[in-house]
Amino acid sequence: MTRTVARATGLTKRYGSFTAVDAVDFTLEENRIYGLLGRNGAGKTTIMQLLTGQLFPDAGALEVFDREPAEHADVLRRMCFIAESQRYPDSFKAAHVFKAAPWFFEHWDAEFAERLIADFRLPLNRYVKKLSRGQLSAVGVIVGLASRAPLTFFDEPYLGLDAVARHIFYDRLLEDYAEHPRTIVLSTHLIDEVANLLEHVILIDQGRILFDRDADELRGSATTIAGPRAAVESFTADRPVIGRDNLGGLASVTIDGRLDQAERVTAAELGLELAPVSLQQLIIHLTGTDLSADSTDREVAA
Ligand SMILES: Nc1ncnc2c1ncn2[C@@H]1O[C@H](COP(=O)(O)OP(=O)(O)OP(=O)(O)O)[C@@H](O)[C@H]1O
Repeated sequence: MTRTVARATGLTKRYGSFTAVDAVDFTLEENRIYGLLGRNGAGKTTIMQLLTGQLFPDAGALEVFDREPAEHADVLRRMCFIAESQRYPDSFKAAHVFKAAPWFFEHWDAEFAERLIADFRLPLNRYVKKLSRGQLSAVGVIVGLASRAPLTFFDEPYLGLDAVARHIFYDRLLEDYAEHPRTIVLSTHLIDEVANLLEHVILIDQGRILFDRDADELRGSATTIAGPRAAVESFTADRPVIGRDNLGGLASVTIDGRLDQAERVTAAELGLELAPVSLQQLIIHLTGTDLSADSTDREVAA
Protein backbone atom coordinates (compact mmCIF):
# COMPACT_ATOMS: atom_id res chain seq x y z
CA MET A 1 0.00 0.00 0.00
CA THR A 2 1.31 3.47 -0.85
CA ARG A 3 1.88 5.68 2.12
CA THR A 4 1.00 9.34 2.15
CA VAL A 5 3.99 11.40 3.27
CA ALA A 6 2.32 14.81 3.15
CA ARG A 7 -1.28 15.95 3.20
CA ALA A 8 -2.51 19.53 2.78
CA THR A 9 -6.15 20.38 3.41
CA GLY A 10 -7.41 23.88 2.74
CA LEU A 11 -3.81 25.05 3.02
CA THR A 12 -3.66 28.85 2.90
CA LYS A 13 -0.85 31.38 3.15
CA ARG A 14 -1.31 35.13 3.03
CA TYR A 15 1.24 37.89 2.83
CA GLY A 16 -0.69 40.84 4.23
CA SER A 17 -3.87 41.06 2.21
CA PHE A 18 -2.41 39.01 -0.65
CA THR A 19 -3.27 35.32 -0.72
CA ALA A 20 -0.28 33.44 -2.14
CA VAL A 21 -1.66 29.94 -1.46
CA ASP A 22 -5.41 29.72 -1.54
CA ALA A 23 -7.07 26.79 0.23
CA VAL A 24 -5.25 24.04 -1.64
CA ASP A 25 -5.73 20.31 -1.07
CA PHE A 26 -3.15 17.76 -2.19
CA THR A 27 -1.23 14.75 -1.04
CA LEU A 28 2.31 13.57 -1.70
CA GLU A 29 2.73 9.81 -1.76
CA GLU A 30 5.88 7.95 -0.86
CA ASN A 31 8.33 6.98 -3.60
CA ARG A 32 7.08 9.23 -6.37
CA ILE A 33 8.63 12.05 -8.36
CA TYR A 34 6.38 15.11 -8.44
CA GLY A 35 6.54 18.15 -10.66
CA LEU A 36 5.27 21.25 -8.90
CA LEU A 37 4.73 23.48 -11.89
CA GLY A 38 3.31 26.89 -12.56
CA ARG A 39 4.13 30.38 -13.74
CA ASN A 40 6.24 32.90 -11.82
CA GLY A 41 4.56 33.84 -8.59
CA ALA A 42 2.12 30.92 -8.74
CA GLY A 43 2.91 29.92 -5.15
CA LYS A 44 5.28 26.97 -5.65
CA THR A 45 8.07 28.17 -3.34
CA THR A 46 5.54 29.20 -0.70
CA ILE A 47 4.02 25.69 -0.74
CA MET A 48 7.46 24.11 -0.37
CA GLN A 49 8.34 26.48 2.47
CA LEU A 50 5.11 25.53 4.23
CA LEU A 51 5.84 21.82 3.77
CA THR A 52 9.35 22.21 5.14
CA GLY A 53 8.25 24.19 8.18
CA GLN A 54 9.88 27.47 7.11
CA LEU A 55 6.49 29.20 7.01
CA PHE A 56 3.34 28.74 9.05
CA PRO A 57 0.00 28.37 7.29
CA ASP A 58 -2.67 31.00 7.97
CA ALA A 59 -5.45 28.47 7.55
CA GLY A 60 -5.93 24.82 6.76
CA ALA A 61 -4.13 21.74 7.91
CA LEU A 62 -0.76 20.37 6.92
CA GLU A 63 0.72 17.06 7.92
CA VAL A 64 4.11 15.78 6.87
CA PHE A 65 5.02 12.29 8.04
CA ASP A 66 1.79 12.48 10.08
CA ARG A 67 2.76 15.64 11.97
CA GLU A 68 2.82 19.39 11.61
CA PRO A 69 6.22 20.04 10.02
CA ALA A 70 7.10 23.30 11.78
CA GLU A 71 6.80 21.80 15.23
CA HIS A 72 8.78 18.62 14.90
CA ALA A 73 12.53 18.22 14.50
CA ASP A 74 12.19 14.52 13.61
CA VAL A 75 9.98 15.48 10.64
CA LEU A 76 12.36 18.22 9.51
CA ARG A 77 15.27 15.78 9.64
CA ARG A 78 13.58 13.60 7.03
CA MET A 79 13.37 16.43 4.51
CA CYS A 80 15.84 18.21 2.29
CA PHE A 81 14.96 21.53 0.66
CA ILE A 82 17.22 22.86 -2.06
CA ALA A 83 16.29 26.46 -2.71
CA GLU A 84 16.87 28.43 -5.89
CA SER A 85 19.47 30.63 -4.22
CA GLN A 86 20.79 28.60 -1.34
CA ARG A 87 22.93 30.65 1.07
CA TYR A 88 25.99 29.32 2.87
CA PRO A 89 28.20 30.90 5.53
CA ASP A 90 30.84 33.24 4.06
CA SER A 91 33.65 31.19 5.55
CA PHE A 92 32.53 28.03 3.75
CA LYS A 93 34.48 26.42 0.96
CA ALA A 94 32.55 23.94 -1.19
CA ALA A 95 34.19 21.08 0.74
CA HIS A 96 32.74 22.40 4.03
CA VAL A 97 29.19 22.07 2.70
CA PHE A 98 29.69 18.35 2.10
CA LYS A 99 31.47 17.87 5.43
CA ALA A 100 28.53 19.48 7.25
CA ALA A 101 25.82 17.64 5.30
CA PRO A 102 25.88 14.36 7.32
CA TRP A 103 24.97 16.35 10.47
CA PHE A 104 21.69 17.28 8.82
CA PHE A 105 20.88 14.20 6.76
CA GLU A 106 20.92 10.79 8.34
CA HIS A 107 20.91 8.96 4.97
CA TRP A 108 23.81 11.05 3.56
CA ASP A 109 25.94 9.01 1.14
CA ALA A 110 29.44 10.51 1.06
CA GLU A 111 30.60 8.21 -1.72
CA PHE A 112 27.71 9.20 -3.94
CA ALA A 113 28.46 12.87 -3.17
CA GLU A 114 32.07 12.34 -4.26
CA ARG A 115 30.99 10.81 -7.54
CA LEU A 116 28.67 13.74 -8.16
CA ILE A 117 31.41 16.25 -7.29
CA ALA A 118 33.55 14.65 -10.00
CA ASP A 119 30.64 14.56 -12.48
CA PHE A 120 29.96 18.27 -11.95
CA ARG A 121 33.70 19.10 -11.83
CA LEU A 122 33.17 21.11 -8.69
CA PRO A 123 36.28 22.83 -7.27
CA LEU A 124 36.08 21.75 -3.62
CA ASN A 125 38.71 24.15 -2.32
CA ARG A 126 37.03 27.27 -3.61
CA TYR A 127 34.99 29.52 -1.31
CA VAL A 128 31.29 29.05 -2.00
CA LYS A 129 30.88 32.81 -2.56
CA LYS A 130 33.49 32.62 -5.36
CA LEU A 131 31.77 29.79 -7.21
CA SER A 132 30.11 30.53 -10.54
CA ARG A 133 26.30 30.60 -10.64
CA GLY A 134 26.18 27.12 -12.20
CA GLN A 135 28.73 25.71 -9.73
CA LEU A 136 26.64 27.06 -6.86
CA SER A 137 23.61 25.31 -8.28
CA ALA A 138 25.69 22.11 -8.57
CA VAL A 139 26.43 22.30 -4.84
CA GLY A 140 22.67 22.32 -4.14
CA VAL A 141 21.94 19.54 -6.59
CA ILE A 142 24.65 17.35 -5.05
CA VAL A 143 23.37 17.98 -1.51
CA GLY A 144 19.82 17.23 -2.63
CA LEU A 145 20.76 13.96 -4.32
CA ALA A 146 23.30 12.65 -1.80
CA SER A 147 21.05 13.52 1.17
CA ARG A 148 18.71 10.71 0.11
CA ALA A 149 16.12 12.42 2.28
CA PRO A 150 12.77 10.58 2.24
CA LEU A 151 11.17 13.86 1.11
CA THR A 152 13.42 16.01 -1.08
CA PHE A 153 12.46 19.35 -2.62
CA PHE A 154 14.33 20.92 -5.51
CA ASP A 155 13.06 24.46 -6.08
CA GLU A 156 14.35 25.56 -9.50
CA PRO A 157 17.63 23.89 -8.63
CA TYR A 158 19.61 24.62 -11.72
CA LEU A 159 19.93 28.30 -12.30
CA GLY A 160 23.04 28.70 -14.46
CA LEU A 161 23.66 24.98 -14.92
CA ASP A 162 24.62 24.24 -18.51
CA ALA A 163 22.77 21.65 -20.59
CA VAL A 164 25.38 18.93 -19.91
CA ALA A 165 25.18 19.51 -16.16
CA ARG A 166 21.39 19.51 -16.21
CA HIS A 167 21.39 16.16 -17.99
CA ILE A 168 23.85 14.77 -15.46
CA PHE A 169 21.39 15.87 -12.78
CA TYR A 170 18.39 14.17 -14.47
CA ASP A 171 20.43 11.03 -15.14
CA ARG A 172 21.81 10.64 -11.63
CA LEU A 173 18.45 11.46 -10.10
CA LEU A 174 16.69 8.70 -12.06
CA GLU A 175 19.50 6.20 -11.51
CA ASP A 176 19.65 6.83 -7.77
CA TYR A 177 15.87 6.98 -7.39
CA ALA A 178 15.59 3.51 -8.95
CA GLU A 179 17.91 2.12 -6.26
CA HIS A 180 16.73 4.31 -3.39
CA PRO A 181 13.12 5.27 -3.98
CA ARG A 182 11.92 8.35 -2.10
CA THR A 183 9.57 11.26 -2.64
CA ILE A 184 11.02 14.01 -4.76
CA VAL A 185 9.32 17.30 -5.57
CA LEU A 186 10.80 19.25 -8.43
CA SER A 187 9.75 22.79 -9.20
CA THR A 188 10.93 24.01 -12.57
CA HIS A 189 10.19 26.10 -15.61
CA LEU A 190 12.05 23.70 -17.92
CA ILE A 191 9.03 21.46 -18.22
CA ASP A 192 9.92 19.68 -21.45
CA GLU A 193 13.32 18.71 -20.07
CA VAL A 194 11.87 17.06 -16.99
CA ALA A 195 8.61 15.80 -18.49
CA ASN A 196 9.87 12.21 -18.74
CA LEU A 197 11.15 12.24 -15.18
CA LEU A 198 7.87 13.18 -13.57
CA GLU A 199 5.39 10.62 -12.31
CA HIS A 200 2.87 13.13 -11.11
CA VAL A 201 2.16 16.76 -11.92
CA ILE A 202 0.65 19.41 -9.68
CA LEU A 203 -0.01 22.59 -11.63
CA ILE A 204 -0.44 25.77 -9.59
CA ASP A 205 -1.80 29.05 -10.83
CA GLN A 206 -2.37 32.13 -8.68
CA GLY A 207 -2.25 30.13 -5.48
CA ARG A 208 -4.71 27.46 -6.61
CA ILE A 209 -4.30 23.99 -8.02
CA LEU A 210 -5.29 23.84 -11.67
CA PHE A 211 -4.71 20.13 -11.86
CA ASP A 212 -3.18 17.32 -9.90
CA ARG A 213 -2.72 14.35 -12.17
CA ASP A 214 -0.67 11.32 -12.97
CA ALA A 215 1.93 12.25 -15.61
CA ASP A 216 1.19 9.17 -17.72
CA GLU A 217 -2.44 10.13 -17.82
CA LEU A 218 -1.46 13.66 -18.84
CA ARG A 219 0.94 12.77 -21.62
CA GLY A 220 -1.04 12.82 -24.81
CA SER A 221 -4.24 13.76 -22.99
CA ALA A 222 -4.70 16.73 -25.30
CA THR A 223 -4.50 16.99 -29.08
CA THR A 224 -3.83 19.88 -31.42
CA ILE A 225 -5.82 19.97 -34.66
CA ALA A 226 -4.48 22.25 -37.37
CA GLY A 227 -5.57 23.12 -40.89
CA PRO A 228 -8.00 25.33 -42.82
CA ARG A 229 -9.92 27.43 -40.31
CA ALA A 230 -13.45 26.38 -41.34
CA ALA A 231 -12.60 22.68 -41.23
CA VAL A 232 -10.85 22.99 -37.86
CA GLU A 233 -13.78 24.94 -36.39
CA SER A 234 -16.39 22.45 -37.54
CA PHE A 235 -14.31 19.44 -36.38
CA THR A 236 -13.78 20.92 -32.91
CA ALA A 237 -17.22 22.54 -32.51
CA ASP A 238 -18.53 20.30 -29.71
CA ARG A 239 -15.22 19.51 -28.05
CA PRO A 240 -13.60 20.94 -24.93
CA VAL A 241 -11.25 23.56 -26.41
CA ILE A 242 -8.30 24.55 -24.22
CA GLY A 243 -6.38 26.67 -26.70
CA ARG A 244 -6.91 28.37 -30.00
CA ASP A 245 -4.60 30.11 -32.46
CA ASN A 246 -5.76 31.64 -35.72
CA LEU A 247 -3.42 32.78 -38.41
CA GLY A 248 -5.17 34.17 -41.49
CA GLY A 249 -7.22 31.33 -43.01
CA LEU A 250 -5.51 28.72 -40.84
CA ALA A 251 -6.38 27.63 -37.36
CA SER A 252 -4.82 25.47 -34.69
CA VAL A 253 -7.08 24.33 -31.90
CA THR A 254 -6.09 22.27 -28.88
CA ILE A 255 -8.72 20.07 -27.32
CA ASP A 256 -8.70 18.24 -24.03
CA GLY A 257 -8.93 14.53 -24.72
CA ARG A 258 -7.77 11.88 -27.15
CA LEU A 259 -9.29 11.11 -30.53
CA ASP A 260 -10.40 7.59 -31.39
CA GLN A 261 -9.53 5.86 -34.64
CA ALA A 262 -12.74 6.90 -36.45
CA GLU A 263 -12.20 10.53 -35.47
CA ARG A 264 -8.62 10.38 -36.73
CA VAL A 265 -9.81 9.08 -40.09
CA THR A 266 -12.40 11.86 -40.33
CA ALA A 267 -9.75 14.45 -39.48
CA ALA A 268 -7.45 13.08 -42.19
CA GLU A 269 -10.30 13.20 -44.74
CA LEU A 270 -10.85 16.86 -43.87
CA GLY A 271 -7.15 17.55 -44.48
CA LEU A 272 -6.45 18.26 -40.83
CA GLU A 273 -3.18 17.64 -39.08
CA LEU A 274 -3.11 16.11 -35.61
CA ALA A 275 -0.31 16.47 -33.10
CA PRO A 276 0.01 15.35 -29.49
CA VAL A 277 0.49 18.16 -27.00
CA SER A 278 3.61 18.15 -24.85
CA LEU A 279 3.35 18.72 -21.13
CA GLN A 280 4.86 22.17 -21.60
CA GLN A 281 2.38 23.12 -24.32
CA LEU A 282 -0.47 21.81 -22.24
CA ILE A 283 0.59 23.95 -19.32
CA ILE A 284 0.96 27.03 -21.51
CA HIS A 285 -2.54 26.40 -22.80
CA LEU A 286 -3.89 26.00 -19.30
CA THR A 287 -2.11 28.91 -17.64
CA GLY A 288 -1.08 31.27 -20.42
CA THR A 289 -4.38 31.91 -22.12
CA ASP A 290 -7.63 33.34 -20.92
CA LEU A 291 -9.67 30.17 -20.63
CA SER A 292 -12.90 32.11 -20.40
CA ALA A 293 -12.39 33.77 -23.79
CA ASP A 294 -13.82 32.16 -26.92
CA SER A 295 -10.74 32.82 -28.91
CA THR A 296 -7.25 34.22 -28.73
CA ASP A 297 -7.07 35.23 -32.34
CA ARG A 298 -3.76 36.39 -33.68
CA GLU A 299 -5.00 37.79 -36.96
CA VAL A 300 -2.26 38.69 -39.38
CA ALA A 301 -2.92 41.43 -41.88
CA ALA A 302 -2.63 40.12 -45.40
N1 LIG B 1 7.51 37.51 1.81
C1 LIG B 1 6.60 37.85 0.92
N2 LIG B 1 5.86 38.98 1.05
C2 LIG B 1 4.90 39.34 0.16
N3 LIG B 1 4.60 38.60 -0.93
C3 LIG B 1 5.30 37.48 -1.13
C4 LIG B 1 6.33 37.04 -0.22
N4 LIG B 1 6.84 35.87 -0.69
C5 LIG B 1 6.17 35.61 -1.83
N5 LIG B 1 5.24 36.56 -2.10
C6 LIG B 1 4.30 36.58 -3.25
O1 LIG B 1 3.54 35.38 -3.21
C7 LIG B 1 3.35 34.87 -4.53
C8 LIG B 1 3.87 33.45 -4.60
O2 LIG B 1 5.29 33.49 -4.52
P1 LIG B 1 6.17 32.17 -4.69
O3 LIG B 1 7.59 32.56 -4.45
O4 LIG B 1 5.59 31.10 -3.87
O5 LIG B 1 5.93 31.85 -6.24
P2 LIG B 1 6.65 30.77 -7.20
O6 LIG B 1 5.55 30.00 -7.84
O7 LIG B 1 7.67 30.02 -6.45
O8 LIG B 1 7.32 31.73 -8.28
P3 LIG B 1 8.68 31.58 -9.16
O9 LIG B 1 8.41 30.54 -10.20
O10 LIG B 1 8.81 32.93 -9.78
O11 LIG B 1 9.79 31.24 -8.22
C9 LIG B 1 4.04 35.84 -5.46
O12 LIG B 1 3.09 36.71 -6.01
C10 LIG B 1 5.03 36.58 -4.57
O13 LIG B 1 5.24 37.90 -5.04
